[in-house]
Amino acid sequence: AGSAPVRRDWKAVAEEVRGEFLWAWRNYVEHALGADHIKPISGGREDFFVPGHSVGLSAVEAVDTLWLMGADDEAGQAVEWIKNNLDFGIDAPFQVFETNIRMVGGLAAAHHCTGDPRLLELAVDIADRLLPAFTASPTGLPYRYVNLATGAVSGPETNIVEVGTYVAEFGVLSEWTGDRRYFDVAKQAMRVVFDKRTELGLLPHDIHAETGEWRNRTATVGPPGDSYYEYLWDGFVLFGDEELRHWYEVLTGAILDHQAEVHDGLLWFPQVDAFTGEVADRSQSVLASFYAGLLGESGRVEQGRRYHDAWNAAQDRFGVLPTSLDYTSMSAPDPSNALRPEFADSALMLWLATGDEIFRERAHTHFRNMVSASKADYGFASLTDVTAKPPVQEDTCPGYWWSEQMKYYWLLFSDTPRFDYRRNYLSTEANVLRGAIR
Ligand SMILES: O=C1NC[C@H](CO)[C@@H](O)[C@@H]1O
Ligand SMILES: [Ca+2]
Repeated sequence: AGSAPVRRDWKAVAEEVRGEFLWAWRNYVEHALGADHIKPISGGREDFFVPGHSVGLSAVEAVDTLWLMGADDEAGQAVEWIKNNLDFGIDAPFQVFETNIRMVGGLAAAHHCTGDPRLLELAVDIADRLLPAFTASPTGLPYRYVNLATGAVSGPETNIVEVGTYVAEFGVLSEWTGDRRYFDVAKQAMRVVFDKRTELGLLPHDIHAETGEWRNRTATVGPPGDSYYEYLWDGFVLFGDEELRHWYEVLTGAILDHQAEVHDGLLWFPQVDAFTGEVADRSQSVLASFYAGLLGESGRVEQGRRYHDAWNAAQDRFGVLPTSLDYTSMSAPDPSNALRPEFADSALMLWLATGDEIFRERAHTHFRNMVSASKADYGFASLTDVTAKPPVQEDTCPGYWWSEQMKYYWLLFSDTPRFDYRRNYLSTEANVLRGAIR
């Protein structure tokens, strides 16, 4: 008989995840509190949005993760810093998409978990400063940048991710405040994109906010296409919006008809020409691996499982997934990895959808390999070359590390009583906007 499946002590693994996270948090507090990023090799500080204007990004991203881990003192430290220091009256252009998923989402999740009303006020404050990007646009497609102090907008050359990834964060603000403006501008931008789909039902990814014209021909489930599709489904899950679900079903049907390809028995999603369906290129961004989870949670479990199987073959090959993969040769055109969380994201989504232990095992490997490759003196480091022995570290830790993979591992392994495993919602930045149990 084959060997019995490993009955792993998941709670012990969860405690390791928590231990690593709190170790990293204590280093951030000691060396870089208030900085957007800690520099994990040197212990230095780094700005993310605008040089010279850190807004405490890593602290904002960490609050809900700390809270879900039951680390109430540490969550209190983060909230204390935010309430005493965070001020968005900054005379500089901020990227609307990144500010939304990280700051609006992070503050909204912190409010959802802790109940602190000041955190909701701050989420509304920053969302109000982003609104001019939508209202100043002749098409309703938001500009890429807005000056948080003056409301001046810039950057009409945009893409479907940066015009279409707002409805989750903006929608809960509308739900929690009663002000429909946020949901309405977020959904309207998604409608404009959907109405421009090609005859094949596919979407190119680059678009002009002032003319509404497509600026490229290829369609992708990776960046900058990915979270547009994700948020169509999410708008249905969160708010029961049947129109968003219809748009999701139409586009997903076209993607599965035209963008799916089996190579060496593995399912991949190459970039294709949105007007002809012709395969344009077979590289896969590691960010596209989130799509396995989206397929799984939206009723396409078989395809989701098969796409995760493909990425798991790549994880078996590389240990830590490279930023981009050429699946025809299983080579890494870009061997870096900026601590990308998507493989763990889809492992959690597929585990929630199927209960299949294989997804916990895969996320466990992802965690182990991240610790062995990225742990540095003061935190966890991005990598410039996952194929080197040992991998080459870079002196930076992205804000999403504090919100994403460590939370995915914790939720997968801990069975925490602070999370409703049946009715919940995590944003594309893993911000918990539904399902916190206080
Ligand atoms: O949606 C996103 N895209 C890029 C980051 C993670 O790779 C993160 O900000 C988020 O998950
Ligand atoms: Ca994401």
